[in-house]
Amino acid sequence: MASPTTTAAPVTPDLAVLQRRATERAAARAGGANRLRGHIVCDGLVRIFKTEGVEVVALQGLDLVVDRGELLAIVGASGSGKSTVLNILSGLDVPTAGIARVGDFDLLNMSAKRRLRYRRRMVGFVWQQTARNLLPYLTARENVELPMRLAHGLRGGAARRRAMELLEMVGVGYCADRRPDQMSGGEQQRCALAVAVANDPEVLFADEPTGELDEATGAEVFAALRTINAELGVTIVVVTHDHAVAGQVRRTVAIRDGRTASEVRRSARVGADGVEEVVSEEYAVLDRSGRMQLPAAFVDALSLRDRVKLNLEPDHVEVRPGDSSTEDGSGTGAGGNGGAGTSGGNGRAGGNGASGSLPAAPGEAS
Ligand SMILES: Nc1ncnc2c1ncn2[C@@H]1O[C@H](COP(=O)(O)OP(=O)(O)OP(=O)(O)O)[C@@H](O)[C@H]1O
Repeated sequence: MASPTTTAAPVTPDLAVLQRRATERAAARAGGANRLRGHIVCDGLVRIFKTEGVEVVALQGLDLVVDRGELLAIVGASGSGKSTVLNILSGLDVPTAGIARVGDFDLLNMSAKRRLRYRRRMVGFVWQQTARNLLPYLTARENVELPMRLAHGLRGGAARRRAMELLEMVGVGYCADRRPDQMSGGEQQRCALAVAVANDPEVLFADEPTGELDEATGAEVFAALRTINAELGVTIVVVTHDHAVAGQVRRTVAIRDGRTASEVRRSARVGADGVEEVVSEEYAVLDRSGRMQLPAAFVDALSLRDRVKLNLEPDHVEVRPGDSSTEDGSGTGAGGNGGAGTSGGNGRAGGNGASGSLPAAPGEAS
């Protein structure tokens, strides 16, 4: 994480090709490549739930930027705040404080009418529970046609043709005349994706869309998500607690305790032998105030506790276990920097004992 760990994986260059196509389509939809940046922006997002006098801080200053045409996965342990983010972004819930913006919609300050418009026209949504996504008494094609009828009054041949196109795009054209109980879980979820994009939304949110599926079927649903992303240029955010999805998308953001903690980016590059390979790089995410979370594995490995010593090196920052006794006076207490005590700008730490070493981030963090 801190050293962007670079691992060469077997070639899956289609990820790069699909992302390129998604970016082109998204730029065409938005009216130019200069309009890609920051389709979804969360800045210092806070959500506090109050139940029976008890406050739960589900999000504590979450920062996230997703560009138009991106396919992003949000991962995190149970209770880390993933669904809370998605509910806010999809207009189902309202944050307590901070900034949450999707396109031109400010999600903190929307009239009920504008919120309804946002939810009908701007976003599509897929839930984990297959039964929640489709009406059981309609066929797959009728399910896809329904949102078009409700929003645009589109019916007859035009609605049918568009529904068939979408079902075929996600690989379940053969299920057009089947009701949900005549389809497998994976087929239902792919049909649900077609329903979710029926009204041509700019963004698609999916909350654990593969949570009830086995690995192979889950991979088919992810392939359908990638196809929708590439063919329609829809910006997609998928929430999951399955870290294995990192291999299925180009960017994965990890949330811990209601904050973005780290992210993994995958990109294709041509190696010295001329063969294209996919490279994964993992970064810690720095917020606007300079705060970051150390990965739990680093904290455990060095038994870091209470306060740590930081040294600024020419091209990286060094993190060392701090003395609990503070006999040298360098531990300056918690303050606003996540409990880190700093020890000057150029004091080189002696010896080569165990220390966490944080290379300068290449400025790609969200
Ligand atoms: N409506 C609510 N009322 C009170 N607390 C809530 C509510 N919704 C979420 N929380 C709390 O907020 C925190 C984050 O919940 P959230 O559902 O966003 O986590 P998650 O990462 O999606 O978890 P999971 O993977 O289990 O769905 C948890 O502590 C949860 O108990």
